Amino acid sequence: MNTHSYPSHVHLVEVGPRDGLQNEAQPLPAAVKIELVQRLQAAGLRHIEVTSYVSPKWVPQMADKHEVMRGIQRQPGVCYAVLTPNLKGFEAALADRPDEIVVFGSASEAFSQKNINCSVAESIERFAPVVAAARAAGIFVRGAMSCTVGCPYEGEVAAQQVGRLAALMKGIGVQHVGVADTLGVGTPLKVQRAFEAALQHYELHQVSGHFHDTYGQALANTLAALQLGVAQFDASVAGLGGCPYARGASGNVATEDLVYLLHGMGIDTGVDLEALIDAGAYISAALGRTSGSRVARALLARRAQ
Ligand SMILES: CC(C)(COP(=O)([O-])OP(=O)([O-])OC[C@H]1O[C@@H](n2cnc3c(N)ncnc32)[C@H](O)[C@@H]1OP(=O)([O-])[O-])[C@@H](O)C(=O)NCCC(=O)NCCSC(=O)C[C@@](C)(O)CC(=O)[O-]
Repeated sequence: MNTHSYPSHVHLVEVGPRDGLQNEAQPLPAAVKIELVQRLQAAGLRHIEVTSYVSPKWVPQMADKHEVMRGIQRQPGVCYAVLTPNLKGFEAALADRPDEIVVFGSASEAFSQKNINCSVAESIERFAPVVAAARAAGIFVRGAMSCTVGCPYEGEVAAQQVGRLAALMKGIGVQHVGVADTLGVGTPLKVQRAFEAALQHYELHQVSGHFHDTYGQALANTLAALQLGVAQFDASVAGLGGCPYARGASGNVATEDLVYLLHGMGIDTGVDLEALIDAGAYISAALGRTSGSRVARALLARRAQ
């Protein structure tokens, strides 16, 4: 007997062009990134994290941010999101007219230091003027909360640390928070506890999940979040991704795998799975590797028969 009532629609945030490509050793031309975004939006994705306005010394893979943002043929109804860690990043992003900016903090102190070179409290001080400026400009502000179940430097992360960060984000006007399992070490009940901590400060429609699949738990963790009523998730086409400051973590849950799960449960996403598989095949070929999506591999093998 099914005792859970699942949402009828899930909103997907495609993070492949940003999270997916920020960790690639081999530089990809901006034209390939632009083509990827075009293919993702053609597949029905309505929310795409395109790039980051971070220091090119820290993340050289995102140095072509202006070229990529300016090269996309925008479709009405698609939200183009970008990461902005500080005012310098936000001001640089403004010229490229993002629909949403993402400030990114960490539930663990050590990861905050490694990733953005400041403590959690200092990060909030940096984000506050960014949030105020974005909201004044009518740009939606999402907050990514890294390391909500585990940290590469500190190990297990307590739910209270997630609650603390969510409260700080709420306090400066962040409108939505993403509960991220940066390392991909989480399991369903731990993930639910992290969400419950975030939900003490945000409403259900203001939280989303971001799961890396290092230990193969991302779909199970998605199901656990769905059972709490969470209806927005990040995913990365072909399972690309990883954070340069979370060594050993694999890519995000593959968008193809997530769409297959959701459609199989009767949950609408608005995404055309076949077109998404083609977008995944395109970027996998550009990177010279097999897709990290099991669903894509299975469906491509079936097509080839
Ligand atoms: C945050 C900073 C910039 C602080 O870096 P910092 O070195 O502490 O910054 P600073 O203010 O001392 O400035 C130092 C230099 O950086 C420049 N600078 C300063 N800010 C910017 C900027 N915005 N854009 C471009 N340049 C910038 C600044 O102008 C200066 O240049 P210099 O005078 O030496 O030539 C740095 O640590 C950084 O860029 N970190 C990148 C972190 C990152 O992109 N991580 C990956 C994304 S987060 C993620 O993947 C996790 C997520 C979201 O997916 C969820 C999850 O899974 O957990």
